[in-house]
Amino acid sequence: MLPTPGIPTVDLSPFFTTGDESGRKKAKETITEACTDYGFFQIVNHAVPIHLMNHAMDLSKTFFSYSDDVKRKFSSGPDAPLPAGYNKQPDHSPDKNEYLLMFPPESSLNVLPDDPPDFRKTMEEMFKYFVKTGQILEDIINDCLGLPPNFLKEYNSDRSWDFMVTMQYLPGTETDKNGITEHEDANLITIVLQEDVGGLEVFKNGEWIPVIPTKGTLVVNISDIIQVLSNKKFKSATHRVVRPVGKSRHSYVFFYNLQGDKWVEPLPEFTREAGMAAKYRGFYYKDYQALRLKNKTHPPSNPEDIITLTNYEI
Ligand SMILES: O=C(O)CCC(=O)C(=O)O
Ligand SMILES: [Fe+2]
Repeated sequence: MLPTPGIPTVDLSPFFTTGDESGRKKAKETITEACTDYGFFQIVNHAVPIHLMNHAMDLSKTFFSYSDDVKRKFSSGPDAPLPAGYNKQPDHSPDKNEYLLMFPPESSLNVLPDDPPDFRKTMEEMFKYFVKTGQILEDIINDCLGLPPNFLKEYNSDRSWDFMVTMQYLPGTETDKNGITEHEDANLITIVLQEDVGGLEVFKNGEWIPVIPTKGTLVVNISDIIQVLSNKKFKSATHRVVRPVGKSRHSYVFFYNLQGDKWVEPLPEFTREAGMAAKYRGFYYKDYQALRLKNKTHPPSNPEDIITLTNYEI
């Protein structure tokens, strides 16, 4: 299938070699434009091997085909900072999906299944490759924003807060297709691998655009922390999942994240030095992440009580 019209696809290969300065420049121009307007794009020639992505998708489908009793054996206790292992959205949630959440492979918080064989090892490999892609993207975004070299890398040097979810969405029906309600992600950068059936939609210039899955392509969403640091120069992508009618859907979503005790506020480059007022008040990331998680685990009955970045707007 051809890539979705209107959503730029960026070739990351110039960033894996030296010498292709014009390739890097072109990629950065495309990314800057996309992030300034709506905050998402697609990537090819990233770090994640295609055969690994295919294998990971097959194993995920097998795991989710098991009974709830089997899947629930891999759920974490209440102490984890995020619900590690297997979880299903509560019945009253408008989001109809179940997922397996993992922290970095070495984390003691992980509860990963040993069945199907190879699943755990494959998820760990996916995780490591996603980290690599995330680091390259972070470096590119650092340059696109005109920040001092390695600024974001040094600000965001603790990789223990990254997490990945493997998801299954139930088949949509004519009357209920919601998989994930429209939202922006709370972290720094999100990388999505979706199954061929599609379903991911992104909001661009006032329109919902379905992202057509293309072999080997990953979708990148700029998330809230970049929007705050850049004082809204780069936008956190608004997106949702619409469940395809009659077909279940699988995806891998990698959240390149930030250490909880980091203070987040618009950087001087985009406020004082640019003669602009700050658009957000500052916060500790762990407080924001906790509030955002509460939206999911204890959805407020009044949608206006859902916490998003707008609660921090000045
Ligand atoms: O499953 C997907 O394609 C995207 C999921 C998503 O947006 C999220 O988990 O925040
Ligand atoms: Fe999301």
